[in-house]
Amino acid sequence: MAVSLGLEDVFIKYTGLTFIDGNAGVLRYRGYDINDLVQNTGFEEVCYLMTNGELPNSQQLAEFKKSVKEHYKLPDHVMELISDLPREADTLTMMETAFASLSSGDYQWNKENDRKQVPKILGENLGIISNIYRHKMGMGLQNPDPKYDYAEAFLRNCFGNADEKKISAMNAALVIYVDHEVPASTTAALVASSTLSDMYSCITAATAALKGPLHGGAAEAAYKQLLDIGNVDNVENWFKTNILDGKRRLMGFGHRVYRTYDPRMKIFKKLATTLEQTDEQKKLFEIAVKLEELGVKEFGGKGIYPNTDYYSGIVFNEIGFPIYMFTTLFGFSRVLGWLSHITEYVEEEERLIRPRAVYTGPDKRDFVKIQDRK
Ligand SMILES: CC(=O)SCCNC(=O)CCNC(=O)[C@H](O)C(C)(C)COP(=O)(O)OP(=O)(O)OC[C@H]1O[C@@H](n2cnc3c(N)ncnc32)[C@H](O)[C@@H]1OP(=O)(O)O
Ligand SMILES: O=C([O-])CC(=O)C(=O)O
Repeated sequence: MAVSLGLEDVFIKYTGLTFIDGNAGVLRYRGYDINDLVQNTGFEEVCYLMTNGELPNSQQLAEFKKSVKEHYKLPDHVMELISDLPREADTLTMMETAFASLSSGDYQWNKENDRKQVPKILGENLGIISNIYRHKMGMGLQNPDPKYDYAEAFLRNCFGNADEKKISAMNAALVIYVDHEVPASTTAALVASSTLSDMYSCITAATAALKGPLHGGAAEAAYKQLLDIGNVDNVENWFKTNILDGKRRLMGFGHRVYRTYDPRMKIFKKLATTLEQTDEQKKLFEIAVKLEELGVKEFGGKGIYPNTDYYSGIVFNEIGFPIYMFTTLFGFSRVLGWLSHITEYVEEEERLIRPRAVYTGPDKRDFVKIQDRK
């Protein structure tokens, strides 16, 4: 019996959401190329596209934004819960806890209602992630201001202000991370949804799977590599000692689907240079470029190239976020992708996800009572 370890090349659903050509480095949401979407749309527009199948006209977009803004205010119990969490807890654990606390446990899947939950959950998501940041920074918690659209309201709730370049970069990052077919986190959400669990619990399951360094956690790990290298003159020596001789994985490199450059990585790399860089950020960017060169030279032949998480940390840091927020910012956007996939799955092809395992343990054995065991 053949086992597909890591479910490699196993197709678990049909989808009209996201198309990836891993050999050509192409990514499309509902048929639209990621580059076109990043250049021409904002996060809410892409959320509408994913949720409803078509790009909105101006009136539809205004109504969608309004329905998200109505939910910027978090329920009091979630605010209290976030402020009671230990500040040293990691931000993804905080995200899991906050989403789990919103689950009433009695939600019934329903084709009509499911789509209506999306603006509500997006609004709550903004309150949750910005307040996780505020809590980590020791600031009092506060609800985002519904005067502003998503990316701007988020930055303002975190930093108290937001300039055009940063709002635009935040929007781009949100669009880039919206969806990626069925990675580990989305699969975790799908497994939970296939039991007819509720949407909030599915997000909690997905967030747990996003956390690890082989998936969303790579953004933090990739950035820490740059800090560890410290100077562009150390790149070659660090690469030889740690990656070639030390047999460590180059973080932010490699992907289950892409065998070439991840198209999102190219956008993040460009974004990193459009934002203002401090001397330290300039230095880290230079290190990243040199390391990318060595990594592609060494691993490109095996189809291992930089992925979306390679430069995203640099961009998030230039926007103003510390390392501990990077993966949570990925999740902040991906909540929409998780919701899109679970509603598509439950509404169109719901079937319990329950794979099998090939048993390799001992044959039947006689039971030995505890007093007779050696
Ligand atoms: C947003 C995202 O989630 S993108 C992914 C983010 N994760 C990372 O950046 C972490 C680093 N990358 C990795 O660990 C891997 O590339 C993964 C987990 C992303 C995908 O890996 P898989 O498809 O499971 O491939 P697998 O782990 O089997 O690796 C295949 C081969 O490539 C090598 N390889 C894969 N990634 C890397 C890497 N980053 N550095 C060095 N070698 C690598 C493996 O050592 C293995 O080599 P071998 O065949 O000689 O043993
Ligand atoms: O597709 C994957 O396995 C991981 C990834 O790039 C993502 O989730 O954005």
